[in-house]
Amino acid sequence: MEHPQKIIILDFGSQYTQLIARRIRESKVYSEIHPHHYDLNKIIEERPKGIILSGGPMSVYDEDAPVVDKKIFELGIPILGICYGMQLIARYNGGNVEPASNREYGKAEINIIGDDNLLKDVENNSVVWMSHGDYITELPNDYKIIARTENSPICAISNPAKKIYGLQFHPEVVHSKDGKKIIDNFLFDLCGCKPDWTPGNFIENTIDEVKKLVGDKKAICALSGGVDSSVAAVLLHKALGKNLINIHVDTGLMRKNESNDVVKMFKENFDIELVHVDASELFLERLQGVTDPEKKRKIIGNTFIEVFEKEAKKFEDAEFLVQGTLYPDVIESVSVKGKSVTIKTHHNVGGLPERMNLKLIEPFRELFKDEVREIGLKLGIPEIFIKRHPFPGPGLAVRVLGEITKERLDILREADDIFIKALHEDGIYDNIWQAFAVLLPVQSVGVMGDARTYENVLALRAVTSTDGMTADWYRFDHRFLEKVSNRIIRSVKGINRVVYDISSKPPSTIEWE
Ligand SMILES: Nc1ncnc2c1ncn2[C@@H]1O[C@H](COP(=O)(O)OP(=O)(O)OP(=O)(O)O)[C@@H](O)[C@H]1O
Ligand SMILES: O=c1[nH]c(=O)c2[nH+]cn([C@@H]3O[C@H](COP(=O)(O)O)[C@@H](O)[C@H]3O)c2[nH]1
Ligand SMILES: NC(=O)CC[C@H](N)C(=O)O
Ligand SMILES: [Mg+2]
Repeated sequence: MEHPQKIIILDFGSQYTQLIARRIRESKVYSEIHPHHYDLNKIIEERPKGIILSGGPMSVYDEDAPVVDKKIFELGIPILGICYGMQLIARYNGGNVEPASNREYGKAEINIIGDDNLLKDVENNSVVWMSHGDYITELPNDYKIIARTENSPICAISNPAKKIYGLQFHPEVVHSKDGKKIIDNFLFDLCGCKPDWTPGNFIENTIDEVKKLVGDKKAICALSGGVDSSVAAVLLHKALGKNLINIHVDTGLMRKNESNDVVKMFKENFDIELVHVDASELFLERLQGVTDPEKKRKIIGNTFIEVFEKEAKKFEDAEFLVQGTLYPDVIESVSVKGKSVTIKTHHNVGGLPERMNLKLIEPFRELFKDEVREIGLKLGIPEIFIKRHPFPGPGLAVRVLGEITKERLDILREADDIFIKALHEDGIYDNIWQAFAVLLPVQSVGVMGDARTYENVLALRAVTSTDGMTADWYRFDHRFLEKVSNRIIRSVKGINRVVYDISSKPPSTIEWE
């Protein structure tokens, strides 16, 4: 694509590559992601204002590690290497990278050494987000250290003459407090970009494109009642009117009363066609005896499509399927441009069958949740839809760890309902990005009314996040945890112990499976 001013991001398979693009988009600068082996001649032709080398799961000293043409360092174009990208800069320019004895995940504080444009206005001891197991043991010639952390003596490097920079941490994730500032310093001070790119009107463009694509055929919209599909349904309704048929599937894996509430909420708020399909028996039958998380997701993805295809046959000319798939669903499920590893198969992406009769429309495939929320608000969708916590398509199937039975689902539904109601009661629901309960395949001994019990353990999870890519556990008041724990153990038969999950993402994920 022709563009006078752009940043090229070379992808080495990081989970965060699209986040880098997004941060740049927020600063109104145009950027493109390309695989790490993108032709050097094309880069020379396209004359980007700067190049970013992303992170990646491999180690630069691995035999089949993804590489970049070494001449890239001689083009005179400013370069920023992030994590794996910085380690590549070191290795290619005469430095050394080795496995660290202490892997570093999550928060660290940076100590800035000396002046440098890249870290201009960054507070000393500012929190940065780490995710690495290797570190630079020897600095290349002509490079200097511009920041260190307790575990990473070489945490940020620069070669000011060549305008080549490296960061061991991830400035693109929101948990790096001054990350945006660092990216802006790179864009504006070091690359000389101007903030003049606006992404156009997403809503209008999408309406036009969808009208052209669908013509006078019909589209089925998979409507969970969650944020993404609700916004997709309202947006596509503007394009297709009565030719959009929304289908909500009760998978039997929904939360307490969820399907009925969603259908009611939709009918009350929008003049939109909505079909409610109860497929709970089919889903539970298919999942019987399955314990492997990836198998569960694939079965659910396939069963969803089977249900949609069957419903679509009832409507003449229904040729398209609309889903509220977001970028994190895509990046965590499939390898997009570089070599990223599959973390989990999101039911609506990697979980889809290979042969599908319906053609997919996924308007938010490149966006993040908060961007979709903004579009939803612009479309005038009420806040009760927009502010809902995300709920994954596979639903409680990935929260009943191990085998799924109706009985275990019911235990979890009751406990989850108590937890979520308490969040509303205390007015803290909106401070949390996502909260839920998980039923563990573990039993523990308890004592109730002088008798021994041997029952299930339930874990509570609540996280803060803006995009689901990184997350931190929510700090509850102890009295709140006490209240919820007491209520659950007292009133939900089958649970005699409640624990609270205090893991961040990374290294954990938000869901347990
Ligand atoms: N019960 C369901 N009925 C119909 N479609 C569903 C159902 N569950 C999930 N889907 C489809 O799968 C997509 C992905 O699910 P996901 O949970 O990521 O998004 P969402 O439910 O729309 O929003 P949120 O993330 O806020 O829950 C949905 O956008 C929707 O198209
Ligand atoms: O629609 C979905 N289908 C899935 O298969 C799926 N798996 C995880 N999630 C949701 O994605 C966000 C990130 O979750 P993880 O940190 O567990 O990967 C969290 O919000 C999860 O709830 C899913 N959503
Ligand atoms: N996030 C990354 O880029 C990690 C780079 C490399 N795999 C390491 O562990 O250090
Ligand atoms: Mg959902």
